[in-house]
Amino acid sequence: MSKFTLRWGILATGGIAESFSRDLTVNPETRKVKDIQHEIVAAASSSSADRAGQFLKKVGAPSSAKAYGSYEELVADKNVDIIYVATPHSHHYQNAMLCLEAGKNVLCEKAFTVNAAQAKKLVEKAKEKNLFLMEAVWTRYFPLSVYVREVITSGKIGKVHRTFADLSIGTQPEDAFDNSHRMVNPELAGGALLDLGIYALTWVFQTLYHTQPESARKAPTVASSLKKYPTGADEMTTMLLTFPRSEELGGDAHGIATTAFRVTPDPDGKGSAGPAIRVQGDKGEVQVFHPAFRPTKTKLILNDGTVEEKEFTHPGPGKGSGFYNGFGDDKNSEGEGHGMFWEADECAFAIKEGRKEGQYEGLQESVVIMETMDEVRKQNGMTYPEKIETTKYPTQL
Ligand SMILES: NC(=O)C1=CN([C@@H]2O[C@H](COP(=O)(O)OP(=O)(O)OC[C@H]3O[C@@H](n4cnc5c(N)ncnc54)[C@H](OP(=O)(O)O)[C@@H]3O)[C@@H](O)[C@H]2O)C=CC1
Ligand SMILES: O=C1OC[C@@H](O)[C@H](O)[C@H]1O
Repeated sequence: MSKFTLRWGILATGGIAESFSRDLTVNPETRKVKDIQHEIVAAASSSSADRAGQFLKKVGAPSSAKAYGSYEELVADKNVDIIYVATPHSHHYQNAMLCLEAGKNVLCEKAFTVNAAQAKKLVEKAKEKNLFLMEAVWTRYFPLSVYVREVITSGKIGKVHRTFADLSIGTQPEDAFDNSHRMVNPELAGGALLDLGIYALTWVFQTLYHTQPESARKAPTVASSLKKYPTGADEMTTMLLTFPRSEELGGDAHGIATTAFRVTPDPDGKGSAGPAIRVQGDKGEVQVFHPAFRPTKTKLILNDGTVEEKEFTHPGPGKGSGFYNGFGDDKNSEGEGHGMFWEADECAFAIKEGRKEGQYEGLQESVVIMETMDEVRKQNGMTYPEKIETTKYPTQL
């Protein structure tokens, strides 16, 4: 049987573009995926075609892959089926719209956009053009996340009432980032909330919202506190979300999502401080260990005394770029991929089957999460420059 090949164009050549592209070169059979495969057919850099060419060599793309010196040239390439948008959050709206306008399917890095209004416009455009669009929340597609959601939907831990989720990175921002770095620079929609908090929210939403029957999913109310960094972006944010639910489904559920630069839920790097995520039901809880974006360990603890620990691997032949933490600390782990291939596989299966969104986080859920972050920013007076908040397309950034 011939395999379905999804032909990728990579938009931008930074850190995550490299990790993702390396994962595309990992044979899907190493993760027991047989019917689809990925091919990198082009990459574009806004700096130069030369940079795009070097990038393609570095990630092991086929020698036939085209190198472009502008994003406009990439979206015009007829051999490209889908574009992976890997620019800073500030640029996602403009770049994803460029792809959709040109008739390309899109996988767009998190945070999807700067605000919900931009996300809604992208969704409208994808619908109008009948294109696939997905926010690249890779964590949702991990076998570990599938397992945790199954623990919940199977009723193993009973009715779920509360989730705690933390993605904090235990780094001194003054040492790690200069003020122009995308992690702290408001011009690039920097700050802990959009970059890291989105993972804490991912765990709260995928356990308290996504696991509910679709008709019962209701947007949460939000209370929050945010601490600003001198650049005006946030360095620590905590959110208390209340998900309205019928009594039959257990009544209201609480999600506590938190993120910070300076502290970490894993100070010794060995998990001694306990889990970063706790999903609590009336028959027990399932725990997930740091880091929330790429966890590999879970622990199920039931009221009847059952304790089950599980380890998850990210299989690959040693080509993966390992633990990319978004600011240059790239520990290459032999025998492992990074784990971004599962979201890529989802894109291939969806396009093969004619689906227009991801199955583990649809566009409506991405929009609700953006609305949640909008509300947190509004409650705490955190705004970004108008040119990156606008829905006006095109806008020169
Ligand atoms: N899923 C995950 O695990 C991770 C996701 N991310 C997400 O990926 C996105 C990119 O992050 P990361 O790869 O770390 O960022 P980098 O700074 O390493 O790369 C961003 C790339 O975007 C392009 N770019 C275009 N305009 C600008 C601009 N004005 N300033 C900076 N870069 C620009 C550049 O590529 P070029 O010159 O080739 O055009 C640049 O190399 C973010 O949205 C982030 O949230 C980041 C880390 C991990
Ligand atoms: O998506 C991400 O995951 C890992 C983080 O350290 C990084 O900053 C972020 O962008």
